[in-house]
Amino acid sequence: MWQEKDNKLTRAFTFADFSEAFAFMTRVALLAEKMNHHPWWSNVYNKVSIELNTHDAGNIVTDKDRKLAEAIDLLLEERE
Ligand SMILES: C[C@H](O)[C@H](O)[C@H]1CNC2=NC(N)=NC(=O)C2=N1
Repeated sequence: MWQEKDNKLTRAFTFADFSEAFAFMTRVALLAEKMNHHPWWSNVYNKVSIELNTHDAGNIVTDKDRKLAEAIDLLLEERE
């Protein structure tokens, strides 16, 4: 689940393998473009960590972050 800490909304994801992780990142990338809101993230093999905040608002968590987090969760639900 998402955690809000230090002005960031964060969540870590674990997938079966790198292909699954990267497929997820591709879908998030398209979503981020559509929403014009972009994650900080890192990936190694099957793990993806995402941190969201809004630099335009002074690096705090805003509605844009909450909306993107929600949309990312929906992406995952669609796949299950
Ligand atoms: C100009 C453009 O709308 C801004 O730079 C957007 C793009 N994506 C963004 N993404 C994030 N995470 N924070 C922002 O403040 C932000 N600003």
